[in-house]
Amino acid sequence: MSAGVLLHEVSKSFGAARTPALTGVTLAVADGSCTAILGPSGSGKSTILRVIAGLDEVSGGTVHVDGVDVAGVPSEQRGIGLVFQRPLLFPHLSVLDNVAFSHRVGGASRAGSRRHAQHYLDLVQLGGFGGRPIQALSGGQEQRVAIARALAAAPRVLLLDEPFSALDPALREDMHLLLDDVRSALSPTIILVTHDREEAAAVADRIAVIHNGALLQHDTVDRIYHRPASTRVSRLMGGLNEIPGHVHGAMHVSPLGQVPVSPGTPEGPGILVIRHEAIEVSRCTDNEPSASGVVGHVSRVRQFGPRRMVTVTFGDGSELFAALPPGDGMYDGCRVVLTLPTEAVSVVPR
Ligand SMILES: Nc1ncnc2c1ncn2[C@@H]1O[C@H](COP(=O)(O)OP(=O)(O)OP(=O)(O)O)[C@@H](O)[C@H]1O
Repeated sequence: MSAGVLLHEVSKSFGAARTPALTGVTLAVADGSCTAILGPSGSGKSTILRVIAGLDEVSGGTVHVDGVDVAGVPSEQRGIGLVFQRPLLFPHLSVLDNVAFSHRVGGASRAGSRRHAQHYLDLVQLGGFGGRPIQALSGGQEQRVAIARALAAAPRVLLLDEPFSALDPALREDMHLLLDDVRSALSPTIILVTHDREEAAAVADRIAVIHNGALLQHDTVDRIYHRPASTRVSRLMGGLNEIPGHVHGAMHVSPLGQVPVSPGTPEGPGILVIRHEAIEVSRCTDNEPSASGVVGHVSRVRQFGPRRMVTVTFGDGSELFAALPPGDGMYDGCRVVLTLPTEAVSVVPR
């Protein structure tokens, strides 16, 4: 049985530290959902997990699990499972007995707790590994065992603190699929700390962006990418395009021209942010201004992993970055028209 988690105005200061680790964090994670906490190093991500788990007490505010204020409730009675970057398995126990541990400590017989553990080992696709010593596992297998061990304790909330960051990219993808399987089978509430926005988008329903101990935005993956609340969120999500201007009548007006924005966008000064992946780039075949987009010159083409990115420069010197369609290599110096889909364009305060 899973449970929702609610942090209300949570702050946390450590000893004499000048700046608090958390300030006024209000975050609601619905029962059975998965939120990824994303932010730069030192922004307070792990501290959020630690106050939920009861490993650190809050300095102010409240934490509710399943509607109950958990102030003063010892960590082991909060119904929370924790998995860290390092699996921290018991080296003297077999794989099966690591997973059986919580049940055994809870009073189950050795045979009963091992039967129970086998179910979770099967779930993480290590059904045949129960008899192995921990030392005979790869890093990815150890992390699977750590997840099985946490799940075997039937937590209402599963907290994952950068659990996959030490794994190579292929193994990480396997672990993302595993989390999907775990969610389908058990529907636990999951809060995952990561500094990898692609991982956050791959596994979570919602992303909570944190910076300097403050929660900047908690929203669906799509909205965090396409409707960031500020330039800071946009940049943390890898956004590259920011054009200052002002909004008038559902149009953002800037040296780029008039760009349609969502109806209801507040009027006045605002910065247009546009996801570079969503911009359509096409060659401009005549010298006329385009009715459907903005026209500029490609000033740079760069390879960015599997895709190429162009820098497009406009008459006033402003620039936009856009991903090129695959295949066509002849863009250097070209005059191009950029189509900016309304779904990928938003305006944030200046
Ligand atoms: N036990 C502690 N004592 C003193 N300061 C602490 C303690 N734990 C965390 N901090 C401080 O609180 C701030 C937030 O730390 P936290 O570990 O939550 O950040 P993080 O976002 O998880 O970072 P990272 O991505 O590097 O793991 C940091 O400035 C850190 O130095």
